[in-house]
Amino acid sequence: MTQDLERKAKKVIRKLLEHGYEAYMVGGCVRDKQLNRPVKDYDIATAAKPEQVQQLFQRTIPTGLQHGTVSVRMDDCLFEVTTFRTESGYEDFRHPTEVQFIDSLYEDLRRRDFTMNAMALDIDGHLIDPFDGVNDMKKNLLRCVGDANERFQEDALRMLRCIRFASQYGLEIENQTWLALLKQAPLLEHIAMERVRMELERMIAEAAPAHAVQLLEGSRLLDYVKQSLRLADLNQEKLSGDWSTLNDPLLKWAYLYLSMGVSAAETEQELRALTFSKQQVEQVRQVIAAAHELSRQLALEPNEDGLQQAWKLTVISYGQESIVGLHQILQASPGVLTELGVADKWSKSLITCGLTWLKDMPVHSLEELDLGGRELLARLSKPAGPWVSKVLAHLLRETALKRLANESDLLLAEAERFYESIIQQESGAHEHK
Ligand SMILES: Nc1ccn([C@@H]2O[C@H](COP(=O)(O)OP(=O)(O)OP(=O)(O)O)[C@@H](O)[C@H]2O)c(=O)n1
Repeated sequence: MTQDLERKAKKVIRKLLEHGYEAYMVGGCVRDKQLNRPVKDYDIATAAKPEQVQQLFQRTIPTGLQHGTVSVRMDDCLFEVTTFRTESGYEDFRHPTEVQFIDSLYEDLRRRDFTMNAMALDIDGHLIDPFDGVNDMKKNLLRCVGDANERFQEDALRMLRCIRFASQYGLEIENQTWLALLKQAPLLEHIAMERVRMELERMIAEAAPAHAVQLLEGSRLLDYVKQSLRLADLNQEKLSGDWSTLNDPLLKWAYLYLSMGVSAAETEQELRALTFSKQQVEQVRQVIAAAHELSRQLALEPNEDGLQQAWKLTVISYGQESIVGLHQILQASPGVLTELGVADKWSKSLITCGLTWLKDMPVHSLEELDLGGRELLARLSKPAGPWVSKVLAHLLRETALKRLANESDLLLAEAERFYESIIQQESGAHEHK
């Protein structure tokens, strides 16, 4: 797949060369090839101006003409072809505020972020590495090209990229680069939260998120982003267990907020500020709300039976997906609920028995009840009202806890009894008034 992609990228380069324009593979693809890592996409830098690229290729998309980028479709693949450029002032590396096209590959590479990202490959596979990127990679060093202060001033997001690359590739940040990062950190306030989120998402999703957290904590970068974040308080020492093994990245996010004891509502607010999608926010929020519910229920009856009951009640309130997620988090980090007041011995029992208890439940949600709302209304022949959902919630609870069999006739009898008690309670409350 990668080879095929590379072959097509070379076709693009060859065509540019045939028409007299210098062209190279640049950026992440060169770095990843040197490291024998899979290459996701091949970016091409060329001396051809955007309109010349457009003339040369049949199928192009003007991705960012003013910044010199044209996407070229070669066979079934898209390649970003960018004219050599220098820039002053960046909103984004891809969207610098002022662009000056130039003739030299060297000048183009000179303005890139890190030495390992400032290399190029020509069509014959010769490496152009003017800033010693390969050497730095051999030494496991992440270093800015030239003056690190200038590189971070050009685009403050590069500071988060620095942490992301260091954790993703297991690199040490070179001293001058680190000092510049500490100095320029306040510039992060100019960066859109969406871009911040994209970097954080990648840091957390990667295999070594603990390293990223350690660097975030050490640099205090998150103190400076546009909106204040609880995430800035992440404390490495509190993150116990091997949470990097959680396979769903969103569970890693839930884990982080749980470990800080942040409420579901506050987490929701923060993830929204970070521009996560509604669906992502909801998935994380549910897991956190489930954990809080579990701890609240357990506090009412803090013994083995109470634990099992609390677990099952949490299932019916927050669904199986959330509880399975919570179970995975517990497995990865058994101490994660300490901030919520759940003692370690209960967490251990949940890790051992949680999934068995889940399987053991005859019903997990209203859909599994042998009596639906419509049937309940028809068979009780009472006028519809808020009592319907109260009765159904009661039936679900009783069947989930195995105090009632999931059979429609039995459910109906219990529904009738419970309905009467609601009515009595309501009329009692009425008389009281
Ligand atoms: N703020 C930025 C962003 C990007 N780049 C340059 O643009 C290249 C491509 O950027 P991007 O596609 O964002 O990242 P990759 O380096 O390809 O790595 P990854 O895909 O893993 O993010 C980088 O290698 C780097 O040379 C930069 O100098 N400064």
